[in-house]
Amino acid sequence: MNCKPNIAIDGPAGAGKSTVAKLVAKSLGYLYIDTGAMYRAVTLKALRDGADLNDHQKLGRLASNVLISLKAGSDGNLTVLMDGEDVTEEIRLPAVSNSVSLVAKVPAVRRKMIELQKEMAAGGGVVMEGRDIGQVVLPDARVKIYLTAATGERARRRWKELADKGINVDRRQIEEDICNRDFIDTSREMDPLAPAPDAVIIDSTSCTVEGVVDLIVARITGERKER
Ligand SMILES: Nc1ncnc2c1ncn2[C@@H]1O[C@H](COP(=O)(O)OP(=O)(O)O)[C@@H](O)[C@H]1O
Ligand SMILES: Nc1ccn([C@@H]2O[C@H](COP(=O)(O)OP(=O)(O)O)[C@@H](O)[C@H]2O)c(=O)n1
Repeated sequence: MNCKPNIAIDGPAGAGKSTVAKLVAKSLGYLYIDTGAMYRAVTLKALRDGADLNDHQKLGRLASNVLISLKAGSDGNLTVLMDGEDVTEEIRLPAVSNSVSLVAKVPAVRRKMIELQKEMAAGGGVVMEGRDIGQVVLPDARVKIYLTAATGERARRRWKELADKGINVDRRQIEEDICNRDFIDTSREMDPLAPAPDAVIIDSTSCTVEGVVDLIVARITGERKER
């Protein structure tokens, strides 16, 4: 029986969840799970199939049939496979980012993804990041973090991340897209984005990645020390 607890990290786009969760998992020897990548993979499948993103029945069927797997590399980075195809890079493209929230708000899609995510964490020792982890997927997580940052800073980070990959998108457009996605994620009926009541809220606007990681690791190990 794996007695390692699970860690939940939630927050809006560009707050630094994936970057931080990966490093916390590496530091603790835990498994890192990027739940957003799963919704992105479903979205990519829907876009390729030319599905109507308002056809919730079609999206629910698609989510139930698509095979998604996350494979952790020795460097802690995840390879995302969709029906056996490596879509790690493609799911991060603006076309997917601009549609994923419409797909992720569909109840049948959420139910299927949450079922898979709960299975992934059943053995413990997982750092899972997303939007609804602390409230819905892992309500019994040992430590829940809600990571956020000022909208402008989140847009700057996302803009730089894409530019570093040679993808040049107008920064104002990025900020508008992030605001749109934040609105959909926070206003949807099922599992809206919000901090769990027992989450530790960290604003990383003026923090370094290392500073945030240290805060979280101390919170986890400190928790163990206090017991
Ligand atoms: N505290 C920080 N300061 C500066 N840049 C950051 C910080 N945290 C993350 N980043 C950078 O911001 C970009 C988005 O981070 P990411 O982890 O993908 O955010 P999220 O998963 O919350 O959308 C990445 O390029 C990452 O390196
Ligand atoms: N647990 C999760 C994770 C992501 N999502 C949805 O998937 C989208 C993409 O998630 P992501 O974590 O890859 O996005 P970023 O925060 O990395 O930009 C989010 O905007 C949500 O709409 C969700 O609904 N629930």
